Amino acid sequence: MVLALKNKTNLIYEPYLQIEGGIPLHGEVSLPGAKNSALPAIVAACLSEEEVVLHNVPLELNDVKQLTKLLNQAGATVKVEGDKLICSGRQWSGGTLDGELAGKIRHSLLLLGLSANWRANMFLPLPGGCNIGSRKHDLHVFALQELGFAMEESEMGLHLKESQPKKEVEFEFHYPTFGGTLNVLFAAVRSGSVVTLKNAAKNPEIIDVIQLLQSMGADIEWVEPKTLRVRGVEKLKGTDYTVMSDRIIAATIIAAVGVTKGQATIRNATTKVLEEEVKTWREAGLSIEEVDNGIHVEWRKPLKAVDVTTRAYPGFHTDIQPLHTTLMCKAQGTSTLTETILDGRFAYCEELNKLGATIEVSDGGFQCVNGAQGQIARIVGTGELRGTDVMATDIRGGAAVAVAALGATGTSRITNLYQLERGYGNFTEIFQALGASIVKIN
Ligand SMILES: CC(=O)N[C@H]1[C@@H](OP(=O)(O)OP(=O)(O)OC[C@H]2O[C@@H](n3ccc(=O)[nH]c3=O)[C@H](O)[C@@H]2O)O[C@H](CO)[C@@H](O)[C@@H]1O
Ligand SMILES: C=C(OP(=O)(O)O)C(=O)O
Repeated sequence: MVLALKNKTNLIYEPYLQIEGGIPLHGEVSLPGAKNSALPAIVAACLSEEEVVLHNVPLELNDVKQLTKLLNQAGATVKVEGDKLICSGRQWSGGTLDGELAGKIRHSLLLLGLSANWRANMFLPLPGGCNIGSRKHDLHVFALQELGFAMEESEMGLHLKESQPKKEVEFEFHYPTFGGTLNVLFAAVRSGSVVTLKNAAKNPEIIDVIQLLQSMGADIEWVEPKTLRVRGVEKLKGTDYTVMSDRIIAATIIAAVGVTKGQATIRNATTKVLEEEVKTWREAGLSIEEVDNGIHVEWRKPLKAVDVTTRAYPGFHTDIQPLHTTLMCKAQGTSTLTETILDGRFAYCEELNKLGATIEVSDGGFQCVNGAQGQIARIVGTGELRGTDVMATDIRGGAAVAVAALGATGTSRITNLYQLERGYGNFTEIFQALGASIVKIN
């Protein structure tokens, strides 16, 4: 992690965001494509020998750039043409992947499913992603082994060995892992086997990737509400597909409107993929309505404190909890936030406290889904936030402090921007369009 380097006159020697807070947001913006759909969609597109053209990929994101490099190094062809991404896996060779690149993104894990599909040996150095707790991969290994692929694990990484998939297999995840579900889809979709996966993840981003795979000719169906059946086909064909828009950015804008007492219309957005979050924030007092191809959000009255517990979809999204914390800093009353998915997800609270928030994080006396000790944040809604220097601890933690800075009095400077920019390619532009005083200083 790059630490902010400051001299005695408070100069910062790395890019940072400068925000003058306290301006009510006002206006209309359009959502970009979703990072967490685009990353798996790019890998899915490399399951075909033919060209798959992806539209609405947030090409400016650090994670998209890293994944593209990683895929190209291992023989796939992923190239930017204008605002499109053209992908093909025809020359996929697997082999030993670049540790530095793989170690920067969580979804390098999905290359296991891709390589299994092409029956290519592959060594994946340990994957990275946000530092938000113990991010295990045992379910990925379990699933690939269930499918009949030989896997070896070491401290250095994961080795997928050449093997033949089983003809018919049925198994269940004890937790509906997002990445694990995608790896099953990728490994099974062209394998000639019939795979039944119980307790699969059903996030909108997974549904989006399934739609892409189906448009490539894959045979995938939900046989029960949480059970997927994949019948491996011989070949996947090329297609054109538009990636869904980013519901986490929609949530970021809603939270920012809430803390600045503003109003905004977010186009290319729908509350249907944010039902639990919208229900919670309406209860807190925000007005959130569906409008033509979008959402209109408006602050109308002081917010009240609402408790949240994160859960797998359709529960309250762990990626959105940092934004809820920021909103609750401005609410009347005390609320608790219980994080059950990722044990290390509260690092940003220390940064919010520097901005004047009163948040106490403590052990919750329960286990997160990964077996680690879970934590609870207790947020005292003081309504007061004051600008200062803070850093982006991770993607959503970074968004939470930036949103808090928009609702604070005075100037804030946010460093460690690389993290924020892994998930938000045009953070500055979105909030400038809504009237915020925000600039990136290089
Ligand atoms: C790029 C992307 O889309 N990332 C998202 C994805 O990450 P990711 O795919 O890593 O999320 P998972 O659903 O797999 O992980 C959630 C929890 O399950 C645990 N687990 C996971 C796999 C495994 O084999 N064993 C295990 O115990 C993890 O340690 C974590 O505690 O979903 C997370 C949970 O919604 C989001 O926070 C991330 O933004
Ligand atoms: C945690 C996130 O991403 P990743 O899994 O890529 O680290 C995120 O998008 O908030």
